[in-house]
Amino acid sequence: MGEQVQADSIIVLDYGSQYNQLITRRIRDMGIYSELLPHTMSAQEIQERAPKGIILSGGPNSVYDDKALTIDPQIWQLGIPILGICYGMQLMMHSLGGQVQAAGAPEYGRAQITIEKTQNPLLQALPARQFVWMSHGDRVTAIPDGFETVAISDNTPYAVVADEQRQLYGVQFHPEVRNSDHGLEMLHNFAFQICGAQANWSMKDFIDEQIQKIRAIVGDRQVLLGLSGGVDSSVTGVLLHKAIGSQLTSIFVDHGLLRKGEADEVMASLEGKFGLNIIKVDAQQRFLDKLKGVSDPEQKRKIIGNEFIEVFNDEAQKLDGIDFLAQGTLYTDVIESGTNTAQTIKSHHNVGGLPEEMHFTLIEPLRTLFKDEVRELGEQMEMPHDLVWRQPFPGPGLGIRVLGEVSADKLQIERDSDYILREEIKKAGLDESIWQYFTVLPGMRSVGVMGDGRTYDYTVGIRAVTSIDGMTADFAQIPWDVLAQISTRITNEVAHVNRVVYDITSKPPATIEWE
Ligand SMILES: Nc1ncnc2c1ncn2[C@@H]1O[C@H](COP(=O)(O)OP(=O)(O)OP(=O)(O)O)[C@@H](O)[C@H]1O
Ligand SMILES: O=c1[nH]c(=O)c2[nH+]cn([C@@H]3O[C@H](COP(=O)(O)O)[C@@H](O)[C@H]3O)c2[nH]1
Ligand SMILES: NC(=O)CC[C@H](N)C(=O)O
Ligand SMILES: [Mg+2]
Repeated sequence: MGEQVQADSIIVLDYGSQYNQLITRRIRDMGIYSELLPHTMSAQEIQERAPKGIILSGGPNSVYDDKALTIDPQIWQLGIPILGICYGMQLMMHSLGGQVQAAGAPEYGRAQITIEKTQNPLLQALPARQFVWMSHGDRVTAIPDGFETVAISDNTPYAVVADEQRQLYGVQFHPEVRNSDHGLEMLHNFAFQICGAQANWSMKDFIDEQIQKIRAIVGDRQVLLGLSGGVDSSVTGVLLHKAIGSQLTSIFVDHGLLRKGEADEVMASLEGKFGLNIIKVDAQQRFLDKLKGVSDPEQKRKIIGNEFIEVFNDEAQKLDGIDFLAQGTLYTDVIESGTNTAQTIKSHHNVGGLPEEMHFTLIEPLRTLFKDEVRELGEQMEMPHDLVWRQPFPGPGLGIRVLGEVSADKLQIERDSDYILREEIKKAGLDESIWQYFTVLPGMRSVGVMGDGRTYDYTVGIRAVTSIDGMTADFAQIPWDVLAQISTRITNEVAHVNRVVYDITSKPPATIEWE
């Protein structure tokens, strides 16, 4: 192989923030390689990687807790620029001789900062007063020798601190979230001005690195891929095919929880394409049997996750000698399923819903990425536009859109109403601007009047959101006339529905799916 030029990198040490991968992707978006690493990395291990800079993430701990996550103090001496964010800043202050205490009042949300040292490289050329996003209950009350205050806020005299000599910087707020007006520029200043990194990494490098990695792990063995027809598993499939060619077999499971027409459409769009060899498994009855009598969402998710693996096991046995299971798992699935430090919001079937014991070793090349990065990857690999921009559809499918216990009758109502919604959204030309749109069947009934007769029938909910990465979302502002048409068609064409409602909540506080 020819000489390899190593891309510049900035590493992020993980202290458990919900936003930690958001930091890495902001850096990657600037064309600098970034990855999240455990906070237990030693100074020596870091030095071996030779990053241009280090970012310490936020986290739920307080530095003075018994179990607070710490840092190898040698890291301060490496001479590599360091940016501490929230907990990361507090840790820097605490560890170098400053002081951190519980603040009188916690501060969550927007806050205004005032820059006192406008020449500081981190905040250079940024407005003297600006809004940032805070989320903390502790605050710095004294800074170590060598540090100075760069910006203040009403709540803290130490909103931004710096020791330019040692290249150590701390911010109490979260520059990585979009709600911090100039946060991205601060990260940009840190990466380019302070760390002197160069933008010499791209998604293309990600593809090449993953291909090398997959080859090294798999060798001449066989891989089974869970292929749903969605963006994530299709991109995973194309990547795997590039890496290991015919050692890959894809399994598409029809679990009876797919949308109207979906099984045929998926097979038509993928079979024989991109060199993929696909086996379609009809597993409708097994999933429905397992879900009988179960109404708790988490339990349903786990049953579905387990049953997927059972199906993969059965297929693997028929094929003989399969060691690996590949899935199109993304970072959203991982963080929402809960990690050592992050809470479980919902168990995604492919992560939190997996059985405790599995015969397979998992291969998940997209595990650190967000949906919009995966789409970029798909475009890089010249996959068809419609596939790359297909709206996400969760693995547990209609199983989590029929709320409570799932039955064949309810699935029929859900399927038919969802089909009408999809048709009308497409007809109105909104299918590319709305990130995800579907109906839900809450299982509640209400009174209606149809043809002068009383009805007591189901309500269908419409959920439609705009989003970039699925981590946060807004309800989509569908024009009234389109909503009216959808409502009329659903009540007229779907038996046992006499009411249609529109979900007008964002995420947070709601989530995109109802279960
Ligand atoms: N019906 C299915 N058959 C086989 N594997 C599936 C199925 N549904 C989901 N999976 C597996 O679970 C993973 C996670 O599902 P998820 O819905 O997040 O991704 P996707 O379907 O690939 O993409 P999208 O988010 O666009 O729907 C998939 O990438 C795939 O590996
Ligand atoms: O493959 C998946 N398995 C799951 O178990 C799962 N749960 C939610 N989703 C999808 O993830 C995104 C965020 O969803 P929520 O806001 O509902 O948590 C949305 O796009 C959801 O459709 C899932 N995808
Ligand atoms: N978001 C954070 O990093 C919070 C840090 C710390 N737990 C605090 O409450 O101040
Ligand atoms: Mg899917």
